Amino acid sequence: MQIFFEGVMANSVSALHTDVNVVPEQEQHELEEKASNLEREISQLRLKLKYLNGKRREALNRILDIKGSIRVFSRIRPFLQSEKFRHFDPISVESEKILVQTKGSRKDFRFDKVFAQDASQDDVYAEVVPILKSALDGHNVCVIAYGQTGTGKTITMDGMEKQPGIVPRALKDLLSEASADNSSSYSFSMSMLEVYMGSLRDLLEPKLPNKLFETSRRNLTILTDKKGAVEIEGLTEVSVHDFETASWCYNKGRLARSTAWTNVNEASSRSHCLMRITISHFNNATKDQKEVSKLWMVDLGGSERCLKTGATGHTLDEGRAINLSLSALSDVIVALRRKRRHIPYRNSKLTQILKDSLGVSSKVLIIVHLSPREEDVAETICSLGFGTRARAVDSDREISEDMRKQKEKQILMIEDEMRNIEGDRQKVVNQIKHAEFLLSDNSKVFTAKYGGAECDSETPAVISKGNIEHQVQIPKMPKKVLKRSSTDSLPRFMTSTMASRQRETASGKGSVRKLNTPSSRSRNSFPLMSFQSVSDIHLRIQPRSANKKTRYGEVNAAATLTQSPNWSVSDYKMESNIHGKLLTSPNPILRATLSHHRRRMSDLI
Ligand SMILES: Nc1ncnc2c1ncn2[C@@H]1O[C@H](COP(=O)(O)OP(=O)(O)OP(=O)(O)O)[C@@H](O)[C@H]1O
Repeated sequence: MQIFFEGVMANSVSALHTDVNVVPEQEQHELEEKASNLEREISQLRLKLKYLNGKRREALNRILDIKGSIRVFSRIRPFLQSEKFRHFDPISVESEKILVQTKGSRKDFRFDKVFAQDASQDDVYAEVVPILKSALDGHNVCVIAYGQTGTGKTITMDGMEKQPGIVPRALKDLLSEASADNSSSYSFSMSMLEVYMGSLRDLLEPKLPNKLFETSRRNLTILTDKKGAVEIEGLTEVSVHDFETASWCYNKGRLARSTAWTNVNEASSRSHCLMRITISHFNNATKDQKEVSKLWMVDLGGSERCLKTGATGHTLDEGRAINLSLSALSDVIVALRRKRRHIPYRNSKLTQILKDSLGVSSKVLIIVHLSPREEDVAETICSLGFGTRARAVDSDREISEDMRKQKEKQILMIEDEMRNIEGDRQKVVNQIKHAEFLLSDNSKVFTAKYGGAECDSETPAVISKGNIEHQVQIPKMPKKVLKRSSTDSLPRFMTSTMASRQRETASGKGSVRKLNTPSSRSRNSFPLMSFQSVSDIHLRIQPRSANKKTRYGEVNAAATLTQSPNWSVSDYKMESNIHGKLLTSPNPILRATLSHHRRRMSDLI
């Protein structure tokens, strides 16, 4: 009877333990399980995204291969208000052909695409997009605006306030495309320079102190490394994370460019203006080596013969310098087309700068700009000659009509395929965002209930808030907790079981018995039993540029990191700092418990 009673008592005590302790443990276990499932799902989705990125890249390359890696477009500017009363229109246009009529002669010129006078900025940009996207895929890319003064090169590249050109659109698209791609991390930097009379000027150079309207105008030097990569010594490079910063820098560079009045254009560009976007790409899924590519967008100086502009003295010299470098550019492109062994890059500063972006594995787009005026016909024919040389050297360019149609059909099919891939990519990107959101939520619940969370600096996520996208760090489940929840670990075995509690009771460990009372075993009320080392994690934010260990501030790891308007996550290195504090207590009973706890924890690691 006595024995039976003791048995019943023992059972009722253990039932008490089970009711109060097992339920939170089970809940904790479920949260851990959910976290590891979500992590698994995210990594599988990232792999899928990587596969789709590869397919997209491959399809894009196929299109570019069919179209050719050096493409030449032509754009004819509309008549200006002052030119409306014309008698004769010497140029007529088809989608890939320009016909020029002069007194007694007719000549046609073929291009990859021709934009007539009524073509909009949207029409032009739509054709440029595939080439720009290949810069995100790791190719060096050059988009070059060529043409006589006043034919609309600057309009095509810069655009007007309500009709932006290629450069602002490209900046916007690249930045938003990169932030939407969760499988990769991109960083962008921007430089601008002009080649003026054979010397190089930094257009983004900070103003000299006390001389707000002057820069040092120093000549920069071009360096080439053993692998053939080109760098310009001392050129200002600005990290850009958002479109506002990028367009501010771009406008600053444009204003610093050299212009002069000529007969043909009031604010004629007297130099070649080059803008470089350097793209660093790191694939989060594969952790492959970082890829760096360059996108050059070039607004060349006017190509006209010097007499035409009425230039004299210094302006005449400027025109001559522009023409010399343009003919060097033409020679390089012709040599590349003919696959010559020697490419004469060294003949001008312009071609030296663009050397690693005009090569075999690069993508080049030249847009030849033309005037519609009869009095400019001679210049128009010169420009068309440049475009034809750049394009027609590739002998298979002049293909039969049948072949051309076949190529067009192939391109349409690949474009269709790309649209499907893009749709699948978007779905996967959204699934990743959703899973990351759930993981972040799960982690917050865990932290609130059981304390302690750890931020993994390698898993940033982009979360949209309205139109603004923020990069946030997703707090990860504490490593030890995750280890317990993984399928091959022994989570239940590691927690104190009823048997072990009974053993402790039998061995008369009063301290443990005391701690095992329902109230004291609540993890929230007795945090020492939880993972105190993890709750101690702090993140230190450091500006990447300053290699010094400047401490900007500390945030609790459990808190979500949000972006300051002027700071960007990619600007800073995250450093987790786990303070391995050894907890102790003057109370001998508590000390014994702690040492027991530490032994168990060390088994878990
Ligand atoms: N597509 C267009 N739509 C409307 N206006 C245009 C267009 N293209 C050129 N223009 C007009 O032609 C003039 C010259 O254009 P722009 O300055 O772009 O020429 P440019 O080739 O860059 O000249 P430069 O070589 O001297 O810099 C401007 O007044 C511009 O408004």
